Amino acid sequence: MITAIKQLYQQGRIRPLDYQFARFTHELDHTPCVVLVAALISHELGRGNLCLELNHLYHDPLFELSLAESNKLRTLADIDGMAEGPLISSLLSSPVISDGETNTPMVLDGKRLYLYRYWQHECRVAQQLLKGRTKSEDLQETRRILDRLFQRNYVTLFENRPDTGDANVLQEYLIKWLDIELTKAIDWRACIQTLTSAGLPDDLHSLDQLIPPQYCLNWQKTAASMAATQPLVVISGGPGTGKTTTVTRLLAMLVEKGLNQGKIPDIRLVAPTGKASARLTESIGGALSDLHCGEDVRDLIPSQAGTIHRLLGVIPNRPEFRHNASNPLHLDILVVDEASMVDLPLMRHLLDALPDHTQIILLGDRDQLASVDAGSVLGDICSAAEGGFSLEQADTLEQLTGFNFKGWATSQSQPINDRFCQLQKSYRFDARSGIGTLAKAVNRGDAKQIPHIFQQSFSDIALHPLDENSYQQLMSLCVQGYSPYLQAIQNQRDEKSVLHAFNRFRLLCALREGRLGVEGLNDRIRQALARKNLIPSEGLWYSGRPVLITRNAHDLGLYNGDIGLTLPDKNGRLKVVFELPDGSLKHLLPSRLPEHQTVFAMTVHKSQGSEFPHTVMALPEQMTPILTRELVYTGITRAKSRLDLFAPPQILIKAIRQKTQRSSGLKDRLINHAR
Ligand SMILES: Nc1ncnc2c1ncn2[C@@H]1O[C@H](COP(=O)(O)OP(=O)(O)OP(=O)(O)O)[C@@H](O)[C@H]1O
Repeated sequence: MITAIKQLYQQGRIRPLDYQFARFTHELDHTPCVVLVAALISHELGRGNLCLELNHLYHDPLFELSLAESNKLRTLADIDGMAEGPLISSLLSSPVISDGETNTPMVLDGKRLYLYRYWQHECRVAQQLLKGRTKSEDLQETRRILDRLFQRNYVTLFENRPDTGDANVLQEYLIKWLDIELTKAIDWRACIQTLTSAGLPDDLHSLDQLIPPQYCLNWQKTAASMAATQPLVVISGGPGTGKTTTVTRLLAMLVEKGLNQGKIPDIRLVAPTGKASARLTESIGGALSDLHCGEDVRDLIPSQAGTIHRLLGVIPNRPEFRHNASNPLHLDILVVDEASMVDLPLMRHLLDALPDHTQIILLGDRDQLASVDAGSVLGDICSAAEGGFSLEQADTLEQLTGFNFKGWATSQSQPINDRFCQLQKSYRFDARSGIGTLAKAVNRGDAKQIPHIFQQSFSDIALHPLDENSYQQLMSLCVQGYSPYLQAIQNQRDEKSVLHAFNRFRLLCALREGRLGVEGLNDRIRQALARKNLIPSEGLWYSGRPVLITRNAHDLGLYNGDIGLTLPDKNGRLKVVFELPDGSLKHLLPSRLPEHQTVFAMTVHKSQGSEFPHTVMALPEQMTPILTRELVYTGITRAKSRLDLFAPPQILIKAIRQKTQRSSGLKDRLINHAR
């Protein structure tokens, strides 16, 4: 078996690491099936899977080989006709595999095989997510605070009234903005009359009686209500569904309750990357100014977010952090934004470093690409938790919001269900937005709808089938999109304005290599910009060169994914300028930069946590395993106002049909409260 694995390595079909682990295993146990599973577990980890499902051994292609090649390996490993029971016994009799009770390189937990370390991470994360009990609180006091924080905004409702006499449009408008759920119970004639005849926002207050709170289901308020009693709240929602708005109000509620009890909570906001934390800082700033609370409460909500690595304290060249279970952080409430980007090991380190009493709020979009490294923690939590609230939680939520949640409750509910809330409604994209419509269809996997959506008259999206003509068009769009920041440099505008102008446009692609990958596109865009005399055609470093950091450099405060621009200082010397999460600028000589690359084009993976007013996405001409529904959805939702998609329609459709499934036992552990 080890010879066959070695051959795969020599043919470049598995990673050196996979072969090394199989060889290490082989030194301790020659049993062919044990050596095979060692190589397979390592290989699966490389593909983002946390474990190897035993049935994969029987049915699927192994190492993505052909079925014939896979069957040959099965024969070599003697697992061909072997029933599952004997296979499990045979694996467990190996000195390198245990059920987790002893420390062995691999663990067989039920029908899942893990590397010991990842099995431990998974068990620990599940334990930490389930720990802590529901707090009993003064629900009346909390309700009063929540009602104030989530009060109706009649000024906005008044100012944005549709200019129409169409009763259906007006009714839809009220339903959306007042979160009306029980539509049949409402006197619509009276409501519409009130809406259309109002001369001032204050005239709309009669809607308080016509549409009482028990008819309205505001999921944002529901999410905040959960935090009143739960030690952990997970809030998932697509772009613009109000995660930041909700978490800001939720924090205001917790701070106000704390102050009423004479406690000042210590709150921290973090995100996995510098870019994502900068964006959180920016949007929290906006949401803070809109809060209905006292100044004392507002002042205690942090307006700055940082990175998880910084919070935990990186120790140079070591995988562990300064803060851990034996040296925990001092904080009462932790908000983690863009939680979909957090991989399992990092989530474990983070949860381990929190004291028992810390309340955790995880925010993210479960439909986005999973973390680059192994696991899909947020996705697993969300799918474990989506079955409906417990009856007790439904009762608590009714007391806190006024809405009857019986229809959302079940007696089969698990504890994790009471800690999860999905926000559905986007407040950013309106009904006329192509971006929102497209993102929803992609998410549903509704590939057939996609061509129709592009044929409708949405002004914010366009699909360009890929041919030589459209490739030229792609280049022209890039020249158009990047000209403003290059002109801003020529006009000697200040550095922040130049950086902001650069961030208004971005080209995203799926792959690194090839004509439609980062490398090919970066070269072509540079040539196209040089032809317009916007940048020089020669030389590695030039004014305007955008660079993407590709490796964390904690000593410099720069992280994988950070983007800087090369700009001349007042002596004409080129420096790369980065805007840090706190808004300050960092200047570095090109020679001091950690690993980096040019970034006119970047991968969708690297764009996670960022948004651009105008996003262009180019998909390759051939199908590859990297092209998935999550990748297309993540790319689309980076666009704030305009999306140009360059893709062969059949590739787009195939990609949307390819949904990522990462093997993991976290969901089952959360449901079954295992280990
Ligand atoms: N309930 C609401 N009513 C009206 N407007 C809202 C509501 N919730 C959010 N918004 C507005 O929608 C926009 C997006 O909200 P927010 O930034 O909180 O969403 P988000 O989910 O955090 O978005 P992203 O994931 O893209 O950062 C903001 O302009 C915000 O003011």
